[in-house]
Amino acid sequence: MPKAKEDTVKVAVRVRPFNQREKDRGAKCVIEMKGPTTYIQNPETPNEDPKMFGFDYSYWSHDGFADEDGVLVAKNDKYATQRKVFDNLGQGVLDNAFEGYNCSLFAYGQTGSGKSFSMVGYGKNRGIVPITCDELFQAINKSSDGTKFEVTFSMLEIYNEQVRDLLTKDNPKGGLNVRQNPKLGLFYVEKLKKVAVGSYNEIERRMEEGTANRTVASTQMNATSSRAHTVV
Ligand SMILES: Nc1ncnc2c1ncn2[C@@H]1O[C@H](COP(=O)(O)OP(=O)(O)OP(=O)(O)O)[C@@H](O)[C@H]1O
Repeated sequence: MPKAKEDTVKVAVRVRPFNQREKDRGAKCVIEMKGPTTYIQNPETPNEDPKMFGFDYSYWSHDGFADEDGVLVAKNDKYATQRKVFDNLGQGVLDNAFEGYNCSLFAYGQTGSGKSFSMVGYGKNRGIVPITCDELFQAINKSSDGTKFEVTFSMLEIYNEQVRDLLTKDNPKGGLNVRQNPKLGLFYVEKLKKVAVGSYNEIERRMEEGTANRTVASTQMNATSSRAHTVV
């Protein structure tokens, strides 16, 4: 039976820097963060108290950073780096996975809000998934008690309500089926390709392969507005 842990859902929010469009419009930041609490001030009612929201973590990445050769580094304690986000969220997932628990990371937000940056990252600013994979193999390589590990990789996207395998160019019309194992209760995607990976670099290569097969990547030139969600 898959193990379950109680009280293990962690919720974090992160504020990204303004993009060029927001800067050009003279956008004003209405978010403040203190510790794990996020405050939102309605600019139309500046005399009212801001709305307060409690999370496990509130990450301020809006300002307070410098770009050092492509890496965003903190100029003050308030700024949350990619490493800080991994230490708080990714490390626990990795630890629980080693203990045999099933773990998931899920990013939610409107387009351009920073999901990919936090989860996967761009360039040298690696996000939670690559750092987790890297640390996973470091831990495996350090293990000396004879434990055997098997690491497999799958990547899919849900696009227009259909599940597509991103490790193949041959998806069936109508997409793959999502099934539930009647004994274990686990949900799985039938016929989803699972490949064995032996190092972080292999995962990186597979992720690149999967990303190239994304519907959004291949339809960007048609300026599609449809959304796709990728699961690694
Ligand atoms: N914490 C951050 N620090 C610096 N830049 C960021 C941060 N988060 C996001 N960005 C930048 O904002 C832009 C949009 O982020 P990203 O692509 O991650 O959004 P998204 O939510 O994944 O969008 P979509 O749903 O359209 O795929 C990118 O240029 C990214 O580099």
